[in-house]
Amino acid sequence: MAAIYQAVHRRASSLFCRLHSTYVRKMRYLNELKEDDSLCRQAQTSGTFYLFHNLFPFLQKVGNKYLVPQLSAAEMKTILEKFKETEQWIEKSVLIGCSDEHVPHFAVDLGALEKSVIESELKGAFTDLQKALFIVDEKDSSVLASAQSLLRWHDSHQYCSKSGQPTQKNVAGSKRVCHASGITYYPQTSPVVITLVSDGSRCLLSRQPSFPPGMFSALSGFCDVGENVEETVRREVAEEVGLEVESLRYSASQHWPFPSSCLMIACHALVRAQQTEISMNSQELEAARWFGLEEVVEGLKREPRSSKQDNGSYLPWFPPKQAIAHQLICEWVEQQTSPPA
Ligand SMILES: NC(=O)c1ccc[n+]([C@@H]2O[C@H](COP(=O)([O-])OP(=O)(O)OC[C@H]3O[C@@H](n4cnc5c(N)ncnc54)[C@H](O)[C@@H]3O)[C@@H](O)[C@H]2O)c1
Ligand SMILES: [Mg+2]
Repeated sequence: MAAIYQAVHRRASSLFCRLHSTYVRKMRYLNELKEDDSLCRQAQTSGTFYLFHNLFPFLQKVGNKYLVPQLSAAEMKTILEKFKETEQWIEKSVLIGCSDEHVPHFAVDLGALEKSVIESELKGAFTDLQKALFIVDEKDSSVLASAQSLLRWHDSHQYCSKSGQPTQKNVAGSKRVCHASGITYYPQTSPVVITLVSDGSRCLLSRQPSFPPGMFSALSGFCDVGENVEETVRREVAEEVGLEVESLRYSASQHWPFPSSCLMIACHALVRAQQTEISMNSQELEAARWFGLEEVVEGLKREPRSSKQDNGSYLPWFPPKQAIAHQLICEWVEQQTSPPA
């Protein structure tokens, strides 16, 4: 028995080491590419490329699946020769990751070129990210989200905010430098808290005017400069629904590309069961109310399409599984339905 246990343990440890060293080697390689322009320029010749057009990712529909094709450098050259632009595009590409075998992945925005020519040549379509994220595989959606955020950042940081002079990107696109002021700019992401407030037996969900009809979500808000996560949660809950948070618990985080790169920090918060009267801030929210367990469970099952009623009103439904709000709501349901430890 002991021998079997030891053999299983040895096998598990060696697997762990192998996995770990693959991951570590991959991260070290990506870091080298970010730091070493000539190594990264060389890597572009053997890398693969994700295409964007004015920040819309390129998708191909195969059967009923939406795929995100990666083009080789040679395929890119063939396409771009049609526009006599073979050199310029590679300068604009940004590094977004690599395979376990160290094949680097880049993203490039071909917004200056005629969209329809590329689409008919490659048999696909540049698709709004707001739609693309929800129809591709989970792994692809996180690649598209971070690639778009990085491309967007480069597009909007072409000039130094101190000298007004053009900034130059490094080959990987992990920074931009202004040679006049000496300032180095790094890609930005904004921290945002998303909080599912509960009074112990109900949870609080709200609607912003921009949400699709019928969708309710957890409260969210950007962190102010100088705040920690706890302070942002307390302030946002007070500002948006007039309640005081008594305790809170971190759940998970997620990169979110809308409106531009955000780091969503998801928390559960409790308010006192005796102080649950909502005072909604109608400048930010259109609706905010308490939901019981049964209504939340029903809402999770509901499709946006089936939420419209005959009288024109909508039954509540919640964000899809790709959004961290969905995870918070599922965790709350689980907590309500599992017996206390
Ligand atoms: N992934 C998810 O599950 C999920 C769920 C809800 C919200 N979100 C995201 O969280 C973001 C923020 O939520 P919110 O709209 O409730 O925030 P919010 O309550 O802070 O209100 C938005 C307002 O904050 C101001 N603001 C302050 N800092 C800002 C910054 N860095 N960028 C843009 N505006 C800033 C602007 O005036 C803006 O109109 C939304 O854009 C949304 O995309 C994601
Ligand atoms: Mg908000």
